[in-house]
Amino acid sequence: MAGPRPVVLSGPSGAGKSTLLKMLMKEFEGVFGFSVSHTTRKPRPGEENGKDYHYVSREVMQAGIDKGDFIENAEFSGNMYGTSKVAVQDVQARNLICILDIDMQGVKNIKKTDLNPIYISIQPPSMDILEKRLRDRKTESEESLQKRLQAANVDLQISKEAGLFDVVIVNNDLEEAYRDLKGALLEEIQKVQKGSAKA
Ligand SMILES: Nc1ncnc2c1ncn2[C@@H]1O[C@H](COP(=O)(O)OP(=O)(O)OP(=O)(O)O)[C@@H](O)[C@H]1O
Ligand SMILES: Nc1nc2c(ncn2[C@@H]2O[C@H](COP(=O)(O)O)[C@@H](O)[C@H]2O)c(=O)[nH]1
Repeated sequence: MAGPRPVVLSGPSGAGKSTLLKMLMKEFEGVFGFSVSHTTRKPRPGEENGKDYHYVSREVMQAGIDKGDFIENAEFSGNMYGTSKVAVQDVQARNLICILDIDMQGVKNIKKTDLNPIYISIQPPSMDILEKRLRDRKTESEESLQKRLQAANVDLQISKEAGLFDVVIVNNDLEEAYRDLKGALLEEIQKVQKGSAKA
């Protein structure tokens, strides 16, 4: 029997993807599993290697890409990011809903695969609010912030393409956005919960 459908969460940097997915993983322990990406960016304070990302050098990442280890990869804001086949397989082997937090290039590339996820776009209420949230997060240099805002503009334009996303959630009020996200995933969540009740 096929396992639960994976979920792609995409949207501009700072839109609230990690915040929302952490809320999901906390409320639904044993239902979701995070696809741990590889990146060449440096860890932020509090981030853990192997949990938030696999932090690697450009050389190691490129070698993995050349070997065919990645389902998709992209260059974003001066760093490389990618989803390895193993990251997804690890979650699917446990019969969990695999969540991928990826940028727009990743969405386009996943569309060419047979992964068949639910595509969800998390969007900020406005560019001004996005900038404020990114600045308040205090994780980016001015250069990185500007690159991310530029990418956000492009991202928000592309995300209007008909059929690209199954669900679009505007993250204004966090609790409301979380309710919408849970609503969109209810059917898959119930499938996993019923499956584990039988086991
Ligand atoms: N609804 C909200 N209202 C106010 N602040 C929010 C809201 N949602 C998220 N934030 C805050 O905005 C900042 C950006 O959120 P988060 O890090 O989850 O974004 P992200 O989409 O995962 O970004 P990135 O793609 O860069 O990882 C965080 O500091 C978070 O606490
Ligand atoms: N295409 C991919 N994009 C990814 C992947 N992992 C994360 N991301 C996206 O990168 C930006 C920046 O992330 P940050 O942690 O440096 O703020 C964000 O939009 C993520 O969604 C990946 O494996 N592939």
